[in-house]
Amino acid sequence: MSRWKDMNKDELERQFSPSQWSPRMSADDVIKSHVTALKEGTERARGLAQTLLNVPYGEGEGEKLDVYVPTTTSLDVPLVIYLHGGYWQFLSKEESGFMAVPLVHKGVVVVAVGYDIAPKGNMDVMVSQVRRSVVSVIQQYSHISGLYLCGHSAGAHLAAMILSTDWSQYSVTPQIKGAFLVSGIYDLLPILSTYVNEPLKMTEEVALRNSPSQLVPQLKLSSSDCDIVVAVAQNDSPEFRKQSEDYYKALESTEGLKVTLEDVPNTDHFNIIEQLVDGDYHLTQLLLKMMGKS
Ligand SMILES: N[C@@H](CC(=O)c1ccccc1NC=O)C(=O)O
Repeated sequence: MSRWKDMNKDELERQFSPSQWSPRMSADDVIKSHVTALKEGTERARGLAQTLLNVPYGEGEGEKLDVYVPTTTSLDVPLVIYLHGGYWQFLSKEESGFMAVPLVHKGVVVVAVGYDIAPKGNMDVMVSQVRRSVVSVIQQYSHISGLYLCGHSAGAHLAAMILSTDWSQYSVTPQIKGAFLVSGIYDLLPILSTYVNEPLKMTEEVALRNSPSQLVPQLKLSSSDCDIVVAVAQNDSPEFRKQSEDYYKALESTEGLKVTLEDVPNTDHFNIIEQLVDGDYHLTQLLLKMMGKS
């Protein structure tokens, strides 16, 4: 039983317009404030942490990542790769280092990955890019104590696609210890007929092959030892909440996976991730705990 199939275009577009569901501000203001928060947080992180900016992970102009490095003498150094959101058509790595301050402070390396958003990139390209970014990171940072993923919104979709990769076509098989999937979309079919798909131009076939909900058996094969947190905002739209609940249920019914659903109170689609600038925020604490760094 899926509700989205019974919705008209207006209702479907409202469900997939996260900015219309924030109880804090108007739709325009919540997006402006989101971009400002991410930019300011990233500037702060670049000022406080040692950085390696624009490290290539492929040949393409957009295939670059930023590394935020802790000053630590510890041998136990986990690394978290952050995949930004923005409906595969907004944002970039330039405002995606915001969560680095509390993590770097605890001795964690943070990598913010850039990828070619639409219309330059399409869904297949973006998925291929983020997969290759992971391979490049483990080749360059072979001494880390564990590899973790964190993605927000469209970035949570890309993180789930990384977990669902058949690595036999790649030069290495990454062992991902944990993944934080925050307010993500895991079934792309409902957005096909909405404004979200205008720059993406996905066909049904493209949407199906890039839907993590269709790839749960592959995830089980590739990421069976991974701790997965599916986090969703209390004030995400009902359809966004359903995306997380359904994906969580699909993973949970798969034997052997460690999956938890975090329904984060008093958050909306935007501040659920913005608050990762704060070391005391529930999800920051949970991420640190997952990495053994709390
Ligand atoms: N039309 C979308 C726009 C959106 O999701 C968005 C826009 C700018 C930057 C980030 C966004 N979304 C998630 O990160 C909305 O209604 O929120």
